[in-house]
Amino acid sequence: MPSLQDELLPSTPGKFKIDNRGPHHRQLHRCFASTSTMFLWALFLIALTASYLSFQSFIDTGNRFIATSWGGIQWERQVRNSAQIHRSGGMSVLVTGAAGFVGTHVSLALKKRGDGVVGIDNFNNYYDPSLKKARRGELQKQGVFVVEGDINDARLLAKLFDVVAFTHVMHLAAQAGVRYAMENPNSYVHSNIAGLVTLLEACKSADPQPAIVWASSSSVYGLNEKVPFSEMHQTDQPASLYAATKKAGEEITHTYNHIYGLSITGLRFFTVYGPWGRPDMAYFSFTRNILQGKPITIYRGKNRADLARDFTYIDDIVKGCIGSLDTAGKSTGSGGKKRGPAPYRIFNLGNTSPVTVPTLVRILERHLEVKAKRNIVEMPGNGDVPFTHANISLARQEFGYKPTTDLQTGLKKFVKWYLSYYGYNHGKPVK
Ligand SMILES: O=C(O)[C@H]1O[C@H](OP(=O)(O)OP(=O)(O)OC[C@H]2O[C@@H](n3ccc(=O)[nH]c3=O)[C@H](O)[C@@H]2O)[C@H](O)[C@@H](O)[C@H]1O
Repeated sequence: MPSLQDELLPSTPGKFKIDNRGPHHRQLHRCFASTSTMFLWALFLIALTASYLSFQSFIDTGNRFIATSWGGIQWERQVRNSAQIHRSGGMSVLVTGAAGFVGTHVSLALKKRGDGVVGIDNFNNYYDPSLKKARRGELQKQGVFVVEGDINDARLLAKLFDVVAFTHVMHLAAQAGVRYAMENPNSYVHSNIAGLVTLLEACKSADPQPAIVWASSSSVYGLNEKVPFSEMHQTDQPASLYAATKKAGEEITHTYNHIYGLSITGLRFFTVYGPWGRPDMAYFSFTRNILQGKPITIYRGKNRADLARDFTYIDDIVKGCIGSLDTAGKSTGSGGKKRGPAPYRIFNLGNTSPVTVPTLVRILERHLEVKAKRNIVEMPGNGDVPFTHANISLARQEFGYKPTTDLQTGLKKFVKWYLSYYGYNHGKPVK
């Protein structure tokens, strides 16, 4: 049976010695014991804080290291050189998503005619980054410097505007792909919403403010059934999260135009294809599978209707981008304040002649001289729309946009590039 004394004392054997020297002594001992416990606890907390702080500083150092992947005298020199204008009346353009498909082609075209171009790209792995690096190689050869960084990095953007007074921003960085939005919705919010706002904030604060031309998408027409799609049509029924983020981008850019006087041009691209294209797109992945002898999946719409797209060749899109840059009026704000109204424009950049997906496959078969193994399935509810068809009269009127490459000719050029880049590994794994 434990004595009362035992009950009054802590039960852990060995922790405290039983003290029989009277209550006063016991109290003192207890007081001393709790002080030493507190002391031990204090020591423990100090050690914990110290290790936390040193861990923080390790992380900070890491961040500093990441941050220093840009910046410095040499880096600034490269940025300045790349931005240098070599023609009278030329522009200096910051191209976001410069190592992307459209970004590379637009950057090269601008550089070729003597404009200054600086690229920025985060080289993410949505598709094979080695293709992006190869595109960067092409850009480097022509003197276009591509900064490796994310448009969500406000400090990097501020630095770029600090180093160069860009006259224009060609904003092409985005999370593309209609169906991938179901797999990774956050990536669309990160790039197409948060990234866009970070970029607009940087442009708003820049002095002088640049004019902005950016990539919206034909997908904003969503479930619209009036054809051909006109900029006057309503675009409030997106069929995918991708489309919804592009539509949101149109609204967001409108507010920056309205509040801060930024000159904005949104381009609704219609299924752009061509050399150096995106491996996630149908024409590209079909080519790879056909060459490897693998089956391709062809979606079919309601009542067995073929899906159709207004496939638009990259060179036509580049002309549309440059036409937009050339005709973009100036931004009017400074110091983050609007000084007057600035242009807000939206244009369709399509081809005006939709082609069905089975026809696309037949053209590829002809160019590749290989028969495709077709797997025809009902279009899953994955954000796809049954058809797209652009009315381009607004772009034609504004800057003479006139696409000249039909799908047959454009795919021939794509296949030629594909075979030269990946090789003709007939039936075998291709890079
Ligand atoms: O204009 C745009 O704004 C968008 O264009 C592009 O989207 P889409 O028009 O959907 O092109 P893409 O994927 O090549 O599918 C083409 C067709 O093949 C069908 N398709 C596709 C894949 C497949 O395995 N099978 C199939 O039948 C498919 O159902 C479709 O009918 C860009 O990817 C997008 O980022 C955005 O820029």
